Amino acid sequence: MKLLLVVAAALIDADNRVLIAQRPEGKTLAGLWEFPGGKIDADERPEQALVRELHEELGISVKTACLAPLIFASHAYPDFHLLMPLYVCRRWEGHIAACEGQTLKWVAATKLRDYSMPPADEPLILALVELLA
Ligand SMILES: Nc1nc2c([nH]c(=O)n2[C@H]2C[C@H](O)[C@@H](COP(=O)(O)OP(=O)(O)OP(=O)(O)O)O2)c(=O)[nH]1
Ligand SMILES: [Mg+2]
Repeated sequence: MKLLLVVAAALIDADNRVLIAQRPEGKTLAGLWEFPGGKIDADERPEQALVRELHEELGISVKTACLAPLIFASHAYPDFHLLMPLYVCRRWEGHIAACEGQTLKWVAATKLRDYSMPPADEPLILALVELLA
């Protein structure tokens, strides 16, 4: 069993909405909506990896001190096991842009269920609904 370590962020705006991104064609789970983030490189700390991913995918600068752990996903996919901490982030620098051609959407936590997300994300949605209720 291959363990895949991924980090993800729930960016929250002033209206308590959460940012989700639609995975582009050609990637695994294409078309599904996800929390921005990605795989942790071998030499990286998780928070460092997330800062890098948020810069690559959204063009924003985030300080590790502004990443608060909320919950993690532990999910068995057919070919790997995903372990994915989800951090909450309310503070960043720069303007959010779709740097990788992905579609971005700000959504109220209670509306996240209207968007198809990977099965690993199900428990994360619940945690966000409770956090932002
Ligand atoms: N970013 C993210 N990945 C998720 C979520 N839910 C979920 O099952 N995943 C899975 C899908 C992928 O198998 C893996 C993330 O890998 P990825 O391909 O997006 O990683 P990456 O951003 O580093 O992209 P790449 O450079 O490898 O193309 O985690 C989620 O909410 N956000
Ligand atoms: Mg990614």
